[in-house]
Amino acid sequence: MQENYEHSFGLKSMESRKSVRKLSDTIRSLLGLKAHFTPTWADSVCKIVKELPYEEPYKNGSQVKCLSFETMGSSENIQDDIAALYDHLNRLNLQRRQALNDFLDLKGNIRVLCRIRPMAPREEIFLLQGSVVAGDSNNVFLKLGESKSKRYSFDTVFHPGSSQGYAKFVEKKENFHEIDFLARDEEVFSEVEPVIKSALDGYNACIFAYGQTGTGKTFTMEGKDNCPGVVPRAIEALFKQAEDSNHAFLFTFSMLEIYMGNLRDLLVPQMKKSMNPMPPCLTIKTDPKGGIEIENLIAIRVNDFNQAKRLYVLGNRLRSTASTNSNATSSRSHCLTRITMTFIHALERHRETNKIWMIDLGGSERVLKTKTRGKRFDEGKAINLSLSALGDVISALQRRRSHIPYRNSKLTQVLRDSLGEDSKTLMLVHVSPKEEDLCETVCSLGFATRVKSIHLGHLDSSEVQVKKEVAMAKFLQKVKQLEYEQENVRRDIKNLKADLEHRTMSEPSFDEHFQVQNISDASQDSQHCINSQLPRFMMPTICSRSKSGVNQPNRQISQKKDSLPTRRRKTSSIRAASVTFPITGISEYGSEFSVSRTASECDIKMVICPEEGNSESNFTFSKTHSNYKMVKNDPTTYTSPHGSKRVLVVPLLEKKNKIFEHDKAEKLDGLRMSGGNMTEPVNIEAHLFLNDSAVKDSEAPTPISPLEKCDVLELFILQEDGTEKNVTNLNEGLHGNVSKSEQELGSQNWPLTEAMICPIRTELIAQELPKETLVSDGEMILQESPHYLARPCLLEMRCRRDLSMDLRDAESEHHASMSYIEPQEENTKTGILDLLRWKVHMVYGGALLGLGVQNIGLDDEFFYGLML
Ligand SMILES: Nc1ncnc2c1ncn2[C@@H]1O[C@H](COP(=O)(O)OP(=O)(O)OP(=O)(O)O)[C@@H](O)[C@H]1O
Repeated sequence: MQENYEHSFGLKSMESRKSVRKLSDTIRSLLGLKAHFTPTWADSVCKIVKELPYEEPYKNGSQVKCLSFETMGSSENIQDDIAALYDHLNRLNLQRRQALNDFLDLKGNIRVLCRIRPMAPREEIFLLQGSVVAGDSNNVFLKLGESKSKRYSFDTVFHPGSSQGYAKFVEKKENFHEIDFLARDEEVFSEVEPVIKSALDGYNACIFAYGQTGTGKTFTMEGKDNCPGVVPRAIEALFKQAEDSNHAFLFTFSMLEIYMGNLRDLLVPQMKKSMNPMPPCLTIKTDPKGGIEIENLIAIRVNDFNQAKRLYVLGNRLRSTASTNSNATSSRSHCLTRITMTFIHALERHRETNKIWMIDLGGSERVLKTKTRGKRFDEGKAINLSLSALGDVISALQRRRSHIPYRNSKLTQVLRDSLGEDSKTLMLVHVSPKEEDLCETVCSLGFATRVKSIHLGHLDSSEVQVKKEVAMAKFLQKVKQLEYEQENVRRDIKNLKADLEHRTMSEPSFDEHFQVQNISDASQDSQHCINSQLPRFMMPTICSRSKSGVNQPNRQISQKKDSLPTRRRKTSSIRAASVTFPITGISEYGSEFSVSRTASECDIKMVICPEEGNSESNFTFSKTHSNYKMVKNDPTTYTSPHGSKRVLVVPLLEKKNKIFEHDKAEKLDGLRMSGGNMTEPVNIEAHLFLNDSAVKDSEAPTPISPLEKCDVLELFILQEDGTEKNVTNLNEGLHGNVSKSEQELGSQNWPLTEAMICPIRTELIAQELPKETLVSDGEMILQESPHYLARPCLLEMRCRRDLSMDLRDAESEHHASMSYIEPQEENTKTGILDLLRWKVHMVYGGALLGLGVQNIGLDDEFFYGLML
């Protein structure tokens, strides 16, 4: 039939043939629904449509507006419009991704940028000598002698005045040596941004800060309050762009350092005494697909930028730093921050799950020159070795060697799947402007040149270079144009949704329809895509789709949805960051309830889902992964087959940052008065909010994960001296022992309906005191407390089951199964037969016995009684 259509239309071009094929398909599908759509009718409609002038559907927002508002159709029409817009948005996104990728391919998947540090005030003496490093936008010139200089070329060179933050660097103008201090805002980040976009498109990415000690690597990556560095800005951009996309997404945050060749999780509290439960060893594992997983590395789900930032601050505090000749707070390790992102059903992405690493490398230094000894010497040696291994790997990748020496260092092993052809790499090389650092600067620039491999004769001729630049500009322009169009489409979707909501206040929201549709199989998607290309009058309505079964949500999903418990209150107010603390093996706590196999990083990824309430990013699915089962749409609900779970909690100070232990106020105040930094951590009573509906805090981190079927919940804090403290009964808001009612047991939900506040004793990590402190009513209120963080601690949740409850459970289950006759029919039949057989045996046996004993003179009545 399809061939006939094609034949009758006499189509020549492939494109028109394709569209008419879809058209005829659709008409045939309509024919299936409505008998009066005869082939002649279909034929004539096809002809009319063919002759219509071609208009790209929904090219811009104004057209969409005409479509939706002029016609003022029913809710169904609006829903169709929205669906079509989503399709269009996805197509635009695909085109944008392609253009961005082309742009980055031309720029190079491994890009090397150079940043020249400005002179610091204490280096004023060098101002007289002047800087030995100068540069233009792509070249760095090193002054090697009176009339001798050397040129190094890079993708981009940042001058000492280049800015990285929102605030203009000009404010600090007088503090630094000024070469070109007209700061162009966000200069550094604008170069990083394409990599962030690629990461959102599903590519693995690495951003490195490399350079001699004290050249500003940490400044670039971490930044300062008024000029945040690459890491916070990248995370912010990731969240912003992910929210703008029309997909459900999930981000997890991890941080580790490589210190003297060992991996250390920066989100795990440091245990001082050896008898304590040591954090598990981080081991690098390769999965069959070549992906790298770091076993036991904590990955904390982050819902927004503030949560991630808080963890980043925390991780940075636990980093190994020390004072060296070159830098008072020199980083003695490589610090790696990882954001893993998963987008659900984002077909246009390269991968469903990918990661971006942001790495503040340890400072390279010539250990002989710096005359370091002992530990500092070993640290420097370890850093240099791994940096050299990194250089080898990148250089081999650039040269497309068959063997890439990843195994030569822990750093390259960790980054194995994020360095390579299919990933994006950005190396920011930092140099000092001082003459006394000239040797290190030469080394750093040599390293950068090596990884850039420009000395291999790969430098393009100027003609090629110009062509490249033109093409790059074209691609970038295209990316911007497509982003602009996407923005318009998003706005239109928003308007239409608002309109729809207005019309159908009582009906289920479009999001629900759309998301269920989103999760359903790909064939439905393609059908959807075909539909969106049709003229509106030919698009099947929601009604006709449901009749034809096209819109039927995945059966399994709908079943799951039906069986889900009723929606509980929002969890956004929960105020304790938590993550499963991954420990393998059996707990040393020997308790019958303390089985310690907990979720691996991978499990955590699977059990986490987006913030409730964000309708755009909500999704519905149920997946069993490893030992954990996520139960729909509720990030707080996942169950463990074990009775106990350890979590790493980052307790928060109370609202408004009150410190509750009054006697500590004096101590803190004393320190403030003395103007000194707090070197010793102060013990405080911080409150751990496990579940708090009362407190509304948008920055609330992840809640403590609940346990399945918990009758009695006990909470233990694992203390530094190896002992454990039962904090269950300390809970102010915890009523009794969290006994669950029978009814609640079935719901697989967190039993608590009340706020649960668990005061725990923990350390307040602080490096300097806040500027403003107030003492009011004996309580100390910290006006500004960015420098204060409660030390994370290990919390063990032990879940006890009440045996009587179990029995009742079993009984009710038995009753339920008995009353549910249909599937049990076979069993019931067998049961009746067994009973009959048993009765016949009894009667028969009794009769035989009666006959036998009658001989010894007992009468019939005796045997009758015996039988009964
Ligand atoms: N571009 C810059 N603008 C202003 N200050 C800077 C800049 N770069 C570095 N600094 C200052 O120089 C000092 C040293 O910088 P930083 O600690 O970032 O160096 P580093 O390379 O990370 O050192 P290490 O390898 O020892 O950790 C800091 O006080 C920092 O504020």
